[in-house]
Amino acid sequence: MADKEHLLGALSEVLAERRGADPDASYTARLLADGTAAILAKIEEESGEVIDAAGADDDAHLIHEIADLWFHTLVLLTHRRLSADDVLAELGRRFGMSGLAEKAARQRQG
Ligand SMILES: N=c1c2ncn([C@@H]3O[C@H](COP(=O)(O)OP(=O)(O)OP(=O)(O)O)[C@@H](O)[C@H]3O)c2ncn1[C@@H]1O[C@H](COP(=O)(O)O)[C@@H](O)[C@H]1O
Repeated sequence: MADKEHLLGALSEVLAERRGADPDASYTARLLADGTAAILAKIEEESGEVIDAAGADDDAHLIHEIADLWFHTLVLLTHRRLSADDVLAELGRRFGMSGLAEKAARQRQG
């Protein structure tokens, strides 16, 4: 197993390798082959499961559902030939900037 620090990058690489792989041998390959609508349907389904899990007091269940949601958003990035690195770069850019300050800066830019 990749260490936590490198896990999203390692997983992104695995998912990229699944492009064009046998859909009968890989869940990711099947979802990528099914296309954007199928991936978005899973993201919608998993988002609903996160919301439902947040209403209960079971932390392990909530973590499980958020992992499913993260995974399916990584599949979407892969489908668009993007990767976790692109999102990490954006979060890195925001790191240390107050959300309120960021919003005010955007509003100043019009
Ligand atoms: N992290 C994940 C991961 N998280 C969730 N899932 C799959 O996402 C699906 C979640 O859907 P559901 O919860 O709705 O479960 P389901 O009943 O199977 O759903 P349906 O799709 O049948 O509706 C399940 O089939 C899970 O197995 C994942 N499948 C793969 N990975 C990673 O991706 C790698 C490549 O996987 P393959 O492409 O399958 O080789 C794996 O080694 C893992 O590291």
